Amino acid sequence: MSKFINNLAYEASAGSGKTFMLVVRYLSLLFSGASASKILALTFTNKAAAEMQERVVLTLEELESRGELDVIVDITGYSKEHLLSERSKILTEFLNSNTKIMTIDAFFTQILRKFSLYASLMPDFSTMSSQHELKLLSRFLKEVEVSGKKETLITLSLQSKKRLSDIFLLLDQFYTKRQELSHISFRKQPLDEYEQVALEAFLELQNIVNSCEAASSTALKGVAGESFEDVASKAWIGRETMEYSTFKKCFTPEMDRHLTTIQDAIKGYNRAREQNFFYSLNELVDIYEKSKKALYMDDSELSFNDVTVLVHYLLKERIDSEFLYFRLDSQIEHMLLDEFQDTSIMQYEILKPLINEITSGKGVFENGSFFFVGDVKQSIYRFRGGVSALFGEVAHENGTLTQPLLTNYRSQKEVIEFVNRVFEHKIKDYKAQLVRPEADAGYVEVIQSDMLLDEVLKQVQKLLSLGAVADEIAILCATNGDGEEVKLHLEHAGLEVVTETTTKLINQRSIKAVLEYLKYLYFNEDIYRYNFFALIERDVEKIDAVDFNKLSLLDIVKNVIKKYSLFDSDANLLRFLTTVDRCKDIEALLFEYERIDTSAAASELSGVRVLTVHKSKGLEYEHVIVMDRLKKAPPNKDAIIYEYEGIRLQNIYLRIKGRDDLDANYANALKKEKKLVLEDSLNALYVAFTRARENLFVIKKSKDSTFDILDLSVGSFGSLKVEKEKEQIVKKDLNTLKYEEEFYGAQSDIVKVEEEIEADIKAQNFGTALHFMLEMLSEFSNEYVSDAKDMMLNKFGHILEDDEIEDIVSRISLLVQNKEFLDLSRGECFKEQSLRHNNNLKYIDLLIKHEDGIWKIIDYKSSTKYSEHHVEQVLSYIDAVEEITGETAEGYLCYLLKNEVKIVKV
Ligand SMILES: Nc1ncnc2c1ncn2[C@@H]1O[C@H](COP(=O)(O)OP(=O)(O)OP(=O)(O)O)[C@@H](O)[C@H]1O
Repeated sequence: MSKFINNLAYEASAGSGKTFMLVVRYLSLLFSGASASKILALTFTNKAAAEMQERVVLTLEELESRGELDVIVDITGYSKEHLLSERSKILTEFLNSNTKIMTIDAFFTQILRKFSLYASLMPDFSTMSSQHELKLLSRFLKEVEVSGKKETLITLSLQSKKRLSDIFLLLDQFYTKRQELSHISFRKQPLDEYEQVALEAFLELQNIVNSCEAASSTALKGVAGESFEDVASKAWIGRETMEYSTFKKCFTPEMDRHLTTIQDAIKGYNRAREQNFFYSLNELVDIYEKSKKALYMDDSELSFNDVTVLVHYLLKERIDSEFLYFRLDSQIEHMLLDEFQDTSIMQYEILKPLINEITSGKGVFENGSFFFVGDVKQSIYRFRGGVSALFGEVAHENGTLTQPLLTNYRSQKEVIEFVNRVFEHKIKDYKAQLVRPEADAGYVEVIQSDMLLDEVLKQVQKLLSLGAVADEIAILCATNGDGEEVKLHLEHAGLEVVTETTTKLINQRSIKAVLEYLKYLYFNEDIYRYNFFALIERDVEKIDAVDFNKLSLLDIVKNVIKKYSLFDSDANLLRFLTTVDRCKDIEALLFEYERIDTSAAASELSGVRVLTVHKSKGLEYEHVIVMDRLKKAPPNKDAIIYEYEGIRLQNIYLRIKGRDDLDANYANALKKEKKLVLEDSLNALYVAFTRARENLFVIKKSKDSTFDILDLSVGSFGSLKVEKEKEQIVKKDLNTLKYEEEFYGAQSDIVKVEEEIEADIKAQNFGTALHFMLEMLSEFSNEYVSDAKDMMLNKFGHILEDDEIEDIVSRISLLVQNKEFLDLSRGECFKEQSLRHNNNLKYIDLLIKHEDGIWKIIDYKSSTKYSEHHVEQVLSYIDAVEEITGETAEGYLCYLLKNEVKIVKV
């Protein structure tokens, strides 16, 4: 019987299986007959969207051995056998359908495209994570000048003691929150009245003290001064009474009356100043918005923030939501939301009508479903407009059943218990997580050191020496800057490091190949065609022209992947497809691809991971080192304090030093904000600590430590062990292959690069033809050489020079006479044998089941140029063959050189 709950949320701690359940939910829907194109699954980052897509595929591929299977059985009520028999059909359908697993930003972009004309935009606009900042700045400054608001800008900058770039941030915040602020209005107010009142009362006070004979010098100094600024800076301003030590001897009740007058005047003055500030800011936001619009009309390029603001505006002002969802709803019946705690109010308001429709269960939504997961403890995007209170509100509003997930499936006992102990009394309503019985190990160590970088290196080296795999060690730091320093430090010690930049999608080989292919289609320059085939390691062929007006960019890319069988479980290509989908046309892709910030699939990279805590959300690693800040944290200097009541923006305040002494409302807002800032820091540390599966190291400084709020004491729990990894995944070492990528340099660079590539292409063709002829050789004997030569000429004759042909034939003739080789090949021979191993497809030039019972693997090479790489390659073949056959295998590199055959045992 099906246990599927239509309207369900999981509010659960880190590692308790929220993402797991999201995938289970998605698959349960597919198995229950929902079409993938009607399931909208929204995540926050491209990475998360890509990973979810990959997890769906991987789970289906390996369903019989996956933990998800039992849960799907439980939820759908289908038997295991049924699910397994359906799985390949479901997988095929999934891969061929227009799936809607995407970021919330991508979803809003789709909406905006449909209604772009309502926003006076062309539907083919493109999106980037941020607009061209410099362009925007210069446009804005021009507009400010034209509209005569330069003074306003300068005053604003002076008043808030902010630089232009900071004012720009404020403008952007205000622009984003405009709708939320619409119930608050600002009035311009004169300040001098308040100044005068305060000054008069101050002078009275001064008189009293000055004429008091018993006044001490401190008392006299305490009332010295003649300007409003002097008054406002007095230390006693915030006191309840003047009757305290300094003025005690002169005190009269009249003094307190003056004090109250001064306090009220300064409070009024601050409020007036605040009003003026917001009034000016508002005026500038109009100009900011105008410049933004002008710019995105010109460039047809919007930031994600612009998209959200526009869609929100359209829904509020221009189109009713029924019409909007009428145009979308035929395609969406099920909604799944990940990391819900980070949804902003504006994002939720856009989704709300659709969620309401789905949960009401009417019309097309009769079979619809709604599902979201999140963890309020992991809400760390308050600064971006995420309000954690939203989680409860939404569940309440939509009558969603909210369930916890109590067991931690990620970490070992010591890690879970450490996290429980540390956060139990720090995070409100913290519920200790349960440990699953088999997770009875783990290690946690809190280390104090003021040589943070050295300590990190030491721990990494210790883990590596115990046999840890570098890819499974993550160093989490506070800022990108700290990350860069860690990277340099580790690299200096000879370690391989993966950071955000190395993980850029466009730096991956398969993506480079597709880009070269597209460049060829676009520029029609042969060099790109040669590059493409070199990168995919195939012989050069003709590429048919494509009509860009008839085929979408996405289809062109899909076609090339299919035609040349590039997919081969390459998670990067899946990611690339999502990225391509966001580009409006080929120009947008080819000329702007350097700005694409999608990251590559982690599984395709190798090295110690260094990343910020914020970037680590949702990820997990065997070993985690959480490092203190290298520098002292800067104090919070946000000029504006936003005060929320639940999910409603109640009020905003201008931060003014000392204002909390005089203004209770402001003091209250400040207190609330401080609490939120503290919560943010706690949450960030919670995220960091919960990334570890086995071993967790916390490295703290002796002073000004980020970890001070946790009251950690130095010590260790459990015993440090490194589980021997079953086997390292052998990767095609894509990054070590030399490849020139810079085609947009100076003219002379281009010529140089072309020459180099030409040489490489020649070598490549030569090698391919040689391999082909070897493959065509029916037996390793002289009499078959001539037939094989003919076949090779049919295929490669047109691209080879005569001397190259002669060279190939002569090398092969030498081989078939080589005694060592002939001895090795005695047995059953399999040529160009393909093996699928650890999700990698491998081609073995020659695999022999030798007469002596041992598998011999032979890899032909025409030069010794990349020999280190060759050895690695053959080692990975040996592993694969041994694992698959369960028998012993040996590997050989067979160099077919110009005048000799050299055989090297690996
Ligand atoms: N029911 C389950 N059975 C087996 N393994 C599970 C189960 N639930 C989760 N896992 C595994 O536990 C780990 C943590 O799960 P997952 O990433 O889904 O947690 P999460 O709640 O999303 O965590 P976070 O909030 O930190 O992102 C994953 O490796 C996942 O495969």
